[in-house]
Amino acid sequence: LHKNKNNLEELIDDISKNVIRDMDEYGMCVVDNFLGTEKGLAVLNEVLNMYSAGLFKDGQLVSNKAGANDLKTIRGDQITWLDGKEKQCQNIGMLISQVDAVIMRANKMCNNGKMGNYTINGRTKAMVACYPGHGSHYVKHVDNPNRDGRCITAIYYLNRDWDIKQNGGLLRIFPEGWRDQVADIEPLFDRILFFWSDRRNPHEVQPAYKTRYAITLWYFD
Ligand SMILES: O=C(O)CNC(=O)c1n[nH]c2ccccc2c1=O
Ligand SMILES: [Fe+2]
Repeated sequence: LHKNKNNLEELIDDISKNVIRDMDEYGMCVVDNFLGTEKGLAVLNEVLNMYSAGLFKDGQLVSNKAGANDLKTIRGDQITWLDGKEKQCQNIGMLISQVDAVIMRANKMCNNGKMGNYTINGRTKAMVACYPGHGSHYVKHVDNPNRDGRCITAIYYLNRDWDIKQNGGLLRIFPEGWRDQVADIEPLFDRILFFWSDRRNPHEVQPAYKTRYAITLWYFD
């Protein structure tokens, strides 16, 4: 019996189908216009308010070889962790529940009830990250190199009018087995990216020259 799903369920089903297909085929999946402009802006405003309230921890210091000897240290990413139930964060909370809905639906939809042979059963809190520009970047790394349980990385981007040539901040993924092919993902507003968190997807954030915001969730199996 095909109950008439409402259009949100329809949308979640549609996105989940794409996620399953692309994760199986490429180990990653990009979805644009994830929340729609209005809700996306509501999430962005909450993040901007938190940032101006100074809630972000000082970014880790990374050395930046300005020259051979003079090591210039620059601020890397600045982060804060949220569970989305905090007051002033109800839109971030809504984003989190939408991502949960897609992941849980995808989990149910794929044939043996497992996406990539994982049975997702939890996730981290949301990590809100800001790259403050001036060349802040993140060196090539694997999110989960040593089986800490995280299997899917979900990154929601908040950057309006982002011009990759001027502003940098490209996410470059070096998928295992793609030889010298890379996946270049621009951190565009209302875009969400999913990828396997393990050694299949080494990636880097290239130097950003404008303040760059993203919200990351890691799903456990
Ligand atoms: O923003 C992006 O496009 C990708 N971002 C990352 O890969 C990334 N990965 N791992 C982290 C751990 C701690 C703090 C920030 C990060 C971080 O931005
Ligand atoms: Fe990462």
